[in-house]
Amino acid sequence: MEVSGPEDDPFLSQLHQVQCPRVPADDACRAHQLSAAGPHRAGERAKGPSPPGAKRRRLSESSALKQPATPTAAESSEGEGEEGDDGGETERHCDADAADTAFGTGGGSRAHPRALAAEEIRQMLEGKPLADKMRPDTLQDYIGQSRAVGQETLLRPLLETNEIPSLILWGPPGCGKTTLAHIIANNSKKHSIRFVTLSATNAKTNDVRDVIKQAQNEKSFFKRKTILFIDEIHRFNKSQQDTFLPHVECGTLTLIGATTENPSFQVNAALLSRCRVIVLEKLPVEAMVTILMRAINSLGIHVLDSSRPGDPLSHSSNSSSEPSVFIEDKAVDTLAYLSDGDARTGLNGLQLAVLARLSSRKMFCKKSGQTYSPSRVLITENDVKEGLQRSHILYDRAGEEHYNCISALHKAMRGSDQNASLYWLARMLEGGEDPLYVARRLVRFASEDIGLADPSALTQAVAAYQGCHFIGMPECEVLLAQCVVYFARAPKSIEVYSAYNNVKACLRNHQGPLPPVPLHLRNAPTRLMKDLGYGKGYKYNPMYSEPVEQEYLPEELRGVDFFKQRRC
Ligand SMILES: Nc1ncnc2c1ncn2[C@@H]1O[C@H](COP(=O)(O)OP(=O)(O)OP(=O)(O)O)[C@@H](O)[C@H]1O
Repeated sequence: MEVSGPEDDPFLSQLHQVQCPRVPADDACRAHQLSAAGPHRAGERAKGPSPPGAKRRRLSESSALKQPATPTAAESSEGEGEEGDDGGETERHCDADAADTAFGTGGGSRAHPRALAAEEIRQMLEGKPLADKMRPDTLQDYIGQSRAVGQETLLRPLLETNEIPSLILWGPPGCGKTTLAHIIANNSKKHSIRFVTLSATNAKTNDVRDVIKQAQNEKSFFKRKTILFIDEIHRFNKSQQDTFLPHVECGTLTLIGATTENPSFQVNAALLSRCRVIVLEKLPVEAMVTILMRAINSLGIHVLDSSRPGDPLSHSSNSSSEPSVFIEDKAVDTLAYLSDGDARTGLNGLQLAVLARLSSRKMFCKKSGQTYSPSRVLITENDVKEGLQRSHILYDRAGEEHYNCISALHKAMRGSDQNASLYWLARMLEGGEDPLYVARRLVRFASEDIGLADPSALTQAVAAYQGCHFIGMPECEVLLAQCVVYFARAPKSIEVYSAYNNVKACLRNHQGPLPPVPLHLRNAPTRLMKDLGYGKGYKYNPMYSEPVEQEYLPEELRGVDFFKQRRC
């Protein structure tokens, strides 16, 4: 669903009206590659040491699941970041790479895949997180999000023809923002468009400038477009966002920003007006099941139908002498449900559950002195719950835990318990909570609970908020810790907060029309108003050396003290 975007336009009409900022043509710059110290590339892979040949051979035997990556020569030589950018190298295999090739196939159905041996599955799960390995390369494998990129949307044909406008992808964690950018990167490769990735958590302004310079050179010398993907764009400050604004405007760059934060507050208005905002939603349970099943099928794990009686492990025959792995169907459903629309959480929870179960099988064999393994392994609902807990630190950023923990933090500070305050803060931050969410609550706390007992608390809280905005996690955690301890130790007063609530209650409970503003308190900028008695009898306080007797409330509220009473 698109919630905003340039009127009528499609995106490119403004480009003709804007004079591009100039950067001297510089061949060295063109040759400049985004180095290790600089921006990351989309789909960059960790290169590990080559594994023993035997291991490689075992993995390559699962050829039915293989999907080789074949980048073009130009892409390989430039090294511009897409999946498979190192595909031309012959001796590059490592566990993760070899295992990668086994992923990406297999639909989301619960049909039984070819059974793989437990050891094979364990090897496939080692290395990169399962969520990364399962990242789809094509829109066909991109599940859910039909309101944003479905067949009926305006964006879909643009994505399919690679006419990509500047976009802000806004949605909760793990819903597919980076994945959509990755799919666009994949398509761009086919259309000779450069795709460069920066993460706002660690990119510096100079990195942005480098990307811009290179984009300008590519455009002027090779007529080649550049798409710049900025993950967590909300973490860029205003001046960083300003750096690329004119280049987006003149078409040197197509910007794709991803954010979990409301872009109306976190992205410069000028930049926002040049981008389409695509709202991605939490993945529904059915979509989660499809995504999990795609992984389960790719791993060659069997799903057991719990409605069928008998010993589930004796149902399936396995031609291999190696054991094979099964998962209860209700475990899949539970995982889909508990992941709360976050596919990364679901996939990584699945990975931990399978790995934990496979390792405990080995331990069992060692302890019992058996020289053989139990022939079958079953992943149960409890296993996935444990897997989820470990990968998610029992913290659900979007659900109840989010509100429970912030409430506990608020109450601990109110109760002046500095230890508990720090504990709840760390629980949230370690669980992946947005530091700005916590900082906003601290701003509120400063006035609600400390108030005029220490007015500088509000300054502290606003400073902590801004500091978090500037530097982001993990550096900003100590700012929040400092502020939380300051608040736990501070004197408390709810005087202003209660008085203001009394005023609100007074307004809400008022029967009939609200009393008029007394004439003497009204301003009288025109003769007519003066003639009507506006401002008449008003005593201008600075003119008096003694306290002035004057009423400031409406007549009917005379004598009310909101600081003493609960209701008027
Ligand atoms: N719509 C989807 N279809 C298929 N797989 C998905 C989808 N969304 C997410 N995934 C899976 O979940 C993983 C994490 O998703 P992704 O990195 O795109 O999330 P994100 O929205 O960018 O999250 P964050 O804000 O935390 O970076 C992907 O690697 C992919 O395996």
